[in-house]
Amino acid sequence: MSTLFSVNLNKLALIRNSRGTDYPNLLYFVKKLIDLGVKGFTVHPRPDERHIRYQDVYDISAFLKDYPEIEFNIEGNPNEQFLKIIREVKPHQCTLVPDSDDQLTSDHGFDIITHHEFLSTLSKELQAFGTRCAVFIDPDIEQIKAVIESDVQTIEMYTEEWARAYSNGKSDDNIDFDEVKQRFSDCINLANQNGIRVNAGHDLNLENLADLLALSDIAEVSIGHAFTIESLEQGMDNVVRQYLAICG
Ligand SMILES: CC(=O)[C@@H](O)[C@H](O)COP(=O)(O)O
Ligand SMILES: NCC(=O)COP(=O)(O)O
Repeated sequence: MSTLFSVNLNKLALIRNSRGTDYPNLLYFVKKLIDLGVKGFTVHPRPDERHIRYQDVYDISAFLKDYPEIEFNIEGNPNEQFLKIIREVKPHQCTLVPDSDDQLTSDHGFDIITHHEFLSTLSKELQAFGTRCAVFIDPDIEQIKAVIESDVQTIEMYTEEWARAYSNGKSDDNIDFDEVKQRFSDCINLANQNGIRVNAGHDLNLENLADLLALSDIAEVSIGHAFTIESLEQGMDNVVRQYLAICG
């Protein structure tokens, strides 16, 4: 199974916002990345608009109308402001992430057990107008079991623990990489066996991605932080080519 490589544009927007101009222009990079073969984009507008601004969401959505084959994935905490945009833009995919406004970055998934009704209802609403609804969750088998009992049909596996174990597990005695690997494999396989689409994201990079995809079927990965740094190091064309090859 091939995996959709979705480029998260947050960090390009962060660089843009640091000078108060429109350089780098996000749509320039969206077009450049499409020409390089990228088939998906992810943005995570946060209430403080530290990187992706709400206007960027509308601008990118309008630009991608000419590219119906390109997936647009909008991530965020499902507060009323966020949901207003989703209901207007109706992207291919919306990923619900339980971040508080002041979080440095995303650092936990939803507790499907506690928020079963809310997430099921919202998932059905979005799917009814054609937006695939993914829910950001931790690699916890009990959460997967709760997803199976809910109306949530797509999850995004939070992969920070994978990335940390992959980079430190071989040297850090406090991290049991084999346990992490088995848990991720069990979670992804149980979801797949029950018809749940599995996306993945957070801290994925050129080093740790292939072994994650080897565990089981992952439909989509969204990568932004490492992608931006790797592009500075190796050139964006070269990095995109490597990610597309890993994703198959
Ligand atoms: C949900 C997730 O893990 C990332 O998609 C998130 O978008 C990262 O946000 P920052 O780019 O603000 O760290
Ligand atoms: N959902 C993960 C994402 O979009 C990007 O996360 P990261 O690669 O910036 O850590």
